[in-house]
Amino acid sequence: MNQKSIESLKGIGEKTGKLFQKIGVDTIEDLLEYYPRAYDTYEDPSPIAEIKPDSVMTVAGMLERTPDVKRYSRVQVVTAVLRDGSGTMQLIWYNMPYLHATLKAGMRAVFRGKIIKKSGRLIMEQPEVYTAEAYGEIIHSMQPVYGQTKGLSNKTIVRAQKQALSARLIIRDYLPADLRRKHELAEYNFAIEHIHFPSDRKELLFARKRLVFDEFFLFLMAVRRLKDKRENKTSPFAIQLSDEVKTFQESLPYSLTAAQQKVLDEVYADMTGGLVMNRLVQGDVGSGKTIIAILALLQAACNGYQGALMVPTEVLARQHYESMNELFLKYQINKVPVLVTGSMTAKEKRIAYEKIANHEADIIIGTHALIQDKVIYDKLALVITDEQHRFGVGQRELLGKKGEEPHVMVMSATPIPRTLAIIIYGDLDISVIDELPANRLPIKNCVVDTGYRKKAYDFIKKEVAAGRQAYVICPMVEASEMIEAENVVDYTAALKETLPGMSIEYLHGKMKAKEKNSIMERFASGEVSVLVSTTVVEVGVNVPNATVMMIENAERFGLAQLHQLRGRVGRGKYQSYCILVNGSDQDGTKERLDILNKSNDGFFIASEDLKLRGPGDIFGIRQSGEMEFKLGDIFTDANLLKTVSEEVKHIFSEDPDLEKEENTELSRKLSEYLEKSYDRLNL
Ligand SMILES: Nc1ncnc2c1ncn2[C@@H]1O[C@H](COP(=O)(O)OP(=O)(O)OP(=O)(O)O)[C@@H](O)[C@H]1O
Repeated sequence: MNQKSIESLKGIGEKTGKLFQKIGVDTIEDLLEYYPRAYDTYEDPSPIAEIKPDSVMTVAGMLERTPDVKRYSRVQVVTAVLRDGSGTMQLIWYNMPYLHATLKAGMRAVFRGKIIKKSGRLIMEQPEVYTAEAYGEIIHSMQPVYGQTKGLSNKTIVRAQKQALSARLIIRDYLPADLRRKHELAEYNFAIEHIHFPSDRKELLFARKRLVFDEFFLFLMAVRRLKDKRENKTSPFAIQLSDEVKTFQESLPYSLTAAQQKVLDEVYADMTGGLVMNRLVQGDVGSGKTIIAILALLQAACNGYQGALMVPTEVLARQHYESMNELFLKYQINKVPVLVTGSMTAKEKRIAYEKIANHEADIIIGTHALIQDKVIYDKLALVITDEQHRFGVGQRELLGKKGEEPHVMVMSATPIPRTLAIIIYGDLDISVIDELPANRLPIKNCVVDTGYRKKAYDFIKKEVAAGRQAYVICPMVEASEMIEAENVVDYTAALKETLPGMSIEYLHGKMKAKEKNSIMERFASGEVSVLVSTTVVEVGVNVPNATVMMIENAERFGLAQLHQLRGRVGRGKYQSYCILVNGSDQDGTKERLDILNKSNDGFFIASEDLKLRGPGDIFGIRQSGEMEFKLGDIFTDANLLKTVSEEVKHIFSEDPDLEKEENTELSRKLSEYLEKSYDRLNL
């Protein structure tokens, strides 16, 4: 494949190269695999008299005069007036003063952009400008729309893609021709070209099918490799159930639900059974997976072994570390948890590594810093990863390699039906916690529009006065010119004015780890009453005293993600509430959000969402990246996933080590894939 740097393309210098890196594109190969997020169909120009607000439209006409440039504090605004046979309209651009030099009075051109209503008039905002010839070339075609970043426009990405496609080497298709014929799959080079520039929907679907097939195929082959390696292996760690752990479980303030106990028994049976455990523990948000993990880790510790718990975020690692310390202190358990995270100082890390190496540490908690070479374990018998769809197979395997075949337990809150779970987690046995603790009151939900905010704030005020806490989620970190959605920074400032005297703080992924940790600690301790946050709190955060989850621009999130966010409340004994603020008046949005209104059950939500989207809907809002597939969606592409799973089984049964001649390329591609998934970990 083409590992040449993206800067080898014409017109991409160091500066643009850096912007590409920001979106995860370093090499030409990365670029070609940076697939469009959506496609635009370029329509015929509309007469100005017929334009409508809130949609993207095209108009063709003549500029009445050379545009004006005005400066308002930080923004430079260019305005122009366009005329066609049916009327005139205003065009407006922000921070693009150089347009002044190219757009002249009397010039004829085609403009395409979003129509907005401002002071009662219809205006076209940030239009793209084309000559009539240039527009003629793309009219009616499907043009790719890529995920962008500030400073890197769609046009630049399109240009780079075109160059990369024409300059690339045609690679040999690694899928055997028979297999392609059998499943009616496009040839690889064709698929790559047409996923970016399809001439119609049919061609796009054909290209997409091939690439989704590839994603599933390589993933399932990797899973299969893992399974073969691990299955029926004798464990070097003989574990006997400890009385100390039993006493600890009995002294907890609650007893385990029947479902938790059943799953715990399955985990114990694995750990004591003589073979290496490979188990997935699946349970809806708040079903109580953490205590299962703690009990299993304690069993390992009480047998003289170490156990590790790897979670996707630092906030979560710290939370687990602190709650474990508290628990152990309270119940006089003399086992030592140690935290390892990327943001610790070199000295802190060194101390932690020492404690791990000399076995002062019994339980090691951390982010993927846990799999770095510097961490040397002593008798690591159990590895638990809290997947929450963030870790790929590669990561799991690497942590596994740290010990001498440790027991492996994977926790996941992703509600996938059993038939799919068996495929995706083909290397693991599956346990399901299918019941919530009994003391929970179902969360009360509502879907409202922005006019409801005042009422919501009054409600938050009341809850805070009663000693409770609230989350407010916004999609953006800070204001953006490109996307109209609430942002954490401005929202917090405004909320502080609306609710004076209340302790309100914000949290987002761009903050330094130290700041994040301190805010999160202050929220967990109750010092901060309202946390305005991006979705960084989505995964596993546990503050049972929080009772209100208000989500701004709820329409921008996938239902599964909203369900995860909502799962941050209703985790204790208090009645909790979820307020979904719908910021869009588009058809169907409220209907989709209403699914959450109807149910608090993750499985139900996932299946209703699927019904609404339908299996053909490939551009709808994706379920927040369940797996690390770029194009494939395990729900909407479930049938293809099943087909691929059968095919993988078939290939391995005929050629277990991929040694047959027709599988040579396949074998090479699989090694490359495994290597790459290690690389992605940035070790
Ligand atoms: N059997 C139980 N009875 C009462 N409370 C419980 C029980 N089991 C766990 N809890 C409490 O429920 C809360 C949620 O549990 P936990 O954090 O383990 O959820 P989870 O399954 O990890 O959810 P998520 O996927 O959202 O992280 C915790 O405060 C925990 O102490």
